[in-house]
This record gives sequence, C-alpha cells and structure tokens, in this order.
Amino acid sequence: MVAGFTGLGKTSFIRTFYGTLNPRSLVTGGLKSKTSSANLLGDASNKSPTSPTSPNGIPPVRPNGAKESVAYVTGQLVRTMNSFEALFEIDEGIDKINLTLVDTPGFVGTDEVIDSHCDEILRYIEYQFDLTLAEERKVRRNPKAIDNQIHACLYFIDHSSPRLGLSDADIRVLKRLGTRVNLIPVIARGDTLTRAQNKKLKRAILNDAAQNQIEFFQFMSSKLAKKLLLQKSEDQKKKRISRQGPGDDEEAAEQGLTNETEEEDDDDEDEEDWDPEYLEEKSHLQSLVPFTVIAQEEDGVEVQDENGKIIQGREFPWGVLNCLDSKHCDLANLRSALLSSHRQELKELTYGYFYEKYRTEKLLARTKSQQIAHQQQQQQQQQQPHHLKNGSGSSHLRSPVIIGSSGAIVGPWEK
Ligand SMILES: Nc1nc2c(ncn2[C@@H]2O[C@H](COP(=O)(O)OP(=O)(O)OP(=O)(O)O)[C@@H](O)[C@H]2O)c(=O)[nH]1
Repeated sequence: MVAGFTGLGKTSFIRTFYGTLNPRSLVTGGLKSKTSSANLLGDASNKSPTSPTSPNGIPPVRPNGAKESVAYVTGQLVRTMNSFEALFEIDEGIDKINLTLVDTPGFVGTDEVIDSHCDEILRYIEYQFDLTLAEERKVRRNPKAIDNQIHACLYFIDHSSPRLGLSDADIRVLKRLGTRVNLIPVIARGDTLTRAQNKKLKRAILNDAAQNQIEFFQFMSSKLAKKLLLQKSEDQKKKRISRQGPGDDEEAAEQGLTNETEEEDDDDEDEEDWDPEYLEEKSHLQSLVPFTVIAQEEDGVEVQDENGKIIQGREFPWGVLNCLDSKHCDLANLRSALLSSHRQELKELTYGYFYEKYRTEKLLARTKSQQIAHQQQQQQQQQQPHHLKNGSGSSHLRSPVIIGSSGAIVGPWEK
C-alpha cells in the first residue's frame, strides 16, 4: 500500500514498480473482491476524497477487473480520487506471488479532513484483519483463502516544504498507521534532490521519527547492527594482527571486542544462523531508510540508455537517469526487500504482531461489552416489580441471554 500527501508520486511509483514485475497473468478482480477488495473512500462514482464509508462502518466492495488493473498502471496518469487495488500474479525468481498493489488518494485539506482520511485507511486495514478473523472462526477453513493483509505501507514524505523532515500532519498520521501496519518511509522524486540534500533529508526524517516514537519497519534491528559492526572491526583487527605478527595479540585482547561480542544477549540465536550475505543485505537496506525513489517518465515517453536499450528512467539535458540503478535511487533495493529478502519477515510481523494485537483488542472489547450488557440486565432485573422477579409474571428467562457486540445471542456460558 502507498499512502501520503497528494502529488508526491505514489501512483507514479506504483506504475514504475509494476514495470519491474514479471506478471504471469492478471488475477481477476472478482476473485479478490469476494474476500477482500474494498474501496477505502466509498463508491467509485463519488469523487470526494472524504466521502464516508457504508453505514455499517465496513468499506463497500469494489472489484477491479484484470483490464482495469492493467489500465490503471499503464494508462494516463491522473490524480487518485479513490483507492485502487491492482492484483497481479507474478514470478519472482522461483516463487509465484499473488501481489496486490493498493494506491490511496493523497492527503489534502485541513487537519480534520486528513485525520478522517487516515481513519479510512485504518478501517481498510482493519477490515482485512476482520476477514482473517472471520476465516479463523470457521469450523472448516478455506484452504485456498487469500492472504488479505497489508504487509507494508510505503509512506511518502514531502521534501518540498522549507522545514526538512516530517510535518506535524505526517507525524500524526504515521503514529496512527504504525499501530496497524509495517511502515516504510519513502522519499519520492529523488531526481530533484542532490546527494547532499538527500542525505540531510534522510537524517532529518529519522530524527523526527525517533523523537516522536514513530517506528518504521526495521530491516535490521539496532542490536544486530551493533553486533555486526563489532564483528567487522574484530575481523579487521585480526587481519591487522596476522599481518603484524603475534606480539599484537595483547592489544586485541585489551580492546575486549571479542568478549563484548560474545557477551551480547543470546536471544538472537536465529539471527546468528543467518547467512553473512543476508546480514550484509539487511544492514545495507537499513542504511537506506527512508528509501529514495524516482519514477519513470510518464505518457509513454521512451527512455534509452547509452547503449540504446529501453529503460525505466528519465531523460535530462545532462544525461539519462535509470530508476533501477542503485547509484541513482533506492527503488531496486526497495523492490528486492519487498518481494524477496524481507517479504517473509513483513508477513510474519503482520500476522504475528499487528493482526494478533488487533485480535486481542477486539476480543477484549467484546468481553467488556458483554460484561456491561450483563450488568445492565442485572440492574434491570433488580428494578423490576417483586412479582416479576419471582417468575410469576411474563419473565420466563431462567438464565440471562445477552446480545453480544457482534449481534449474536450468547448465553451465560460465554462469560
Ligand atoms: N521529477 C519527478 N516527477 C515525478 C516523479 N514521480 C512523480 N512525479 C510527478 O509528480 C506528479 C504527481 O505524481 P502522482 O504519481 O500522480 O502523485 P500521487 O502521490 O499519486 O498524487 P495523488 O494522486 O494526488 O495522491 C506527476 O506530474 C508526476 O509525473 C519523480 O520521480 N520525479
């Protein structure tokens, strides 16, 4: 899912991202619509970004057909007025993936409007949780049930404002979205930033996030990063000592690096087993956060590299920019993290943390509402005239029946 303020390049990103995929065939919208497709902002005919959802609070379903999905990612670029789910079945190495790209309308307007727009996004994410919850409650679960969850929300940050970093509105939105989804910060239109500006901006965003307790998805935990750093410097020291001879062993011991590394907690046993190359990749990805991306040229403009090969890029009077060149921007790294190296980790966090948290909150809320309903019933019974309390009147219920929060009738056995 992409989210953020209007005009930052979210749709352009989705289109460029699509250009990097190997689509097998397009999954028809009907397949997804039965289980999860939902339009965040109401009916497609309603063009207002602040239009309400259906009365029951669940966003109405709007299926996207195969044709629509392709048209969306290849047609003319227009402002996103309604959210859009594009579904693709892709080949990623040896894996076959059902990938859903969710575009959302950009935030615009007063704080109140932005907050209600954020509500819509949250409701959408929670709606996907509800679908999983409903599936889990079934006696016979559907073995072919589609993975509905939003595993990553790429949050686009504006870099045109004079104040570097996150705006107050970004902070408010990020704090809320971060309770429900893996957040990955993105700086779009990277071609408009120099290397120094980009570096400064990244630092400012991370500082603002840390100061405001906003947690982005960690490609590598700080503990593991520290461990890796110590390991590296230890390796370097060892190399230096072997070059200089045995006399310098003591110096290495004095540094205490080896011990320090071993003293680190043992609760990262799984991480210890990771292949060093994977650790390197994790560390590199973490160093890129927030990811700077550049979208390809729009309106069918063909861009060729110096060898005449057509590429996803942008052409300037001074040269050609390749969106997938890691020297130009972080798009290729982000793509590989989302679809390959961190795909599983993102999914595990979604189910193991965000979904579980939502499920617990929901169950607790249900229990509480049942308790309140029960207390109210008891109070009503106590206030009833004496002859009704003794069972001689119309009250024939021996045990209280409670209407649960879901509307289901539950008995005292449920307490
Ligand atoms: N120079 C440059 N322009 C870009 C880039 N990405 C997008 N744009 C331009 O920025 C404008 C807005 O892009 P969109 O992709 O529509 O932005 P959006 O965030 O989806 O906007 P909303 O639909 O309002 O939410 C378009 O004119 C794009 O061509 C980029 O990497 N570099």
